[in-house]
Amino acid sequence: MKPARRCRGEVLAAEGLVKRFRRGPVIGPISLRVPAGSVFALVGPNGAGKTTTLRMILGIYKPDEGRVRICGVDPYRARGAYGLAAYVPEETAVYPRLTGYEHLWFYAALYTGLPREAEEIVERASRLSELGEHLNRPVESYSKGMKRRLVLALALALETPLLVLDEPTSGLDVYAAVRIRQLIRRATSEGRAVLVTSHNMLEVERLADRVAFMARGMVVDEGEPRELVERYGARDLEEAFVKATLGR
Ligand SMILES: Nc1ncnc2c1ncn2[C@@H]1O[C@H](COP(=O)(O)OP(=O)(O)OP(=O)(O)O)[C@@H](O)[C@H]1O
Repeated sequence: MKPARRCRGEVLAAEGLVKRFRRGPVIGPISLRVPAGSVFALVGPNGAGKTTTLRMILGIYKPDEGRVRICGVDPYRARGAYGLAAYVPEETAVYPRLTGYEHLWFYAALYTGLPREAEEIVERASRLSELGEHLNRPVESYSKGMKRRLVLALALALETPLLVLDEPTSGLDVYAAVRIRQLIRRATSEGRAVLVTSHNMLEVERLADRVAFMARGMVVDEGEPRELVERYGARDLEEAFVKATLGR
């Protein structure tokens, strides 16, 4: 396994990213910077371009314009953000018949190719997941929140400098969402940078150090949550978002 890189200061720098879909909209230009130890949230309605932005950042899509650097590395040229970023997509992809442990082993072994390092990852992920005895049960018996915890714990256990989380708490109950947010905070307290998308403004207001409002493929405004609320003379971030994106 390549050792997970550590980088201080700016973990993610994206400048002027543009994606032009042949039969679809233009997304961008999008610029954002995420320092170590902080959470950056992309918020916007369905179809605003959040997932496309994440994919350009992760090197899954080649941007038509602009550049991405994760710890100084271009993830597209490096053929993916391997060792630099862990990505948890919105849909939790788990094999239902595998137990939680087997799931962790499967991915850890794929990631490292080395049994000893895989073992360390599985151990860390098991601890972080707090799933205890449930790890011996098939994943199909888990609740949505437990599945999300399993996948997020695995992403954290890889110890990459950047975590990219697409709507990590969507569809979860209050308790499950609180546990997920605790895991995210843990990652930042260890110096990781987190890029997250969310539709939950209250969550973003509490969790994010910086927020970008996205609409129609563009970043309409960006700042600290409190700064944005003040800028739009709003009561909260939700109202600021509506004012910024709809002008009312
Ligand atoms: N492969 C593709 N080809 C053509 N158009 C695409 C493609 N992928 C996404 N789009 C379009 O780009 C726009 C942005 O999509 P994207 O999935 O990035 O939005 P999103 O903000 O993540 O939405 P959601 O909140 O629903 O997940 C949408 O209009 C979508 O239809």
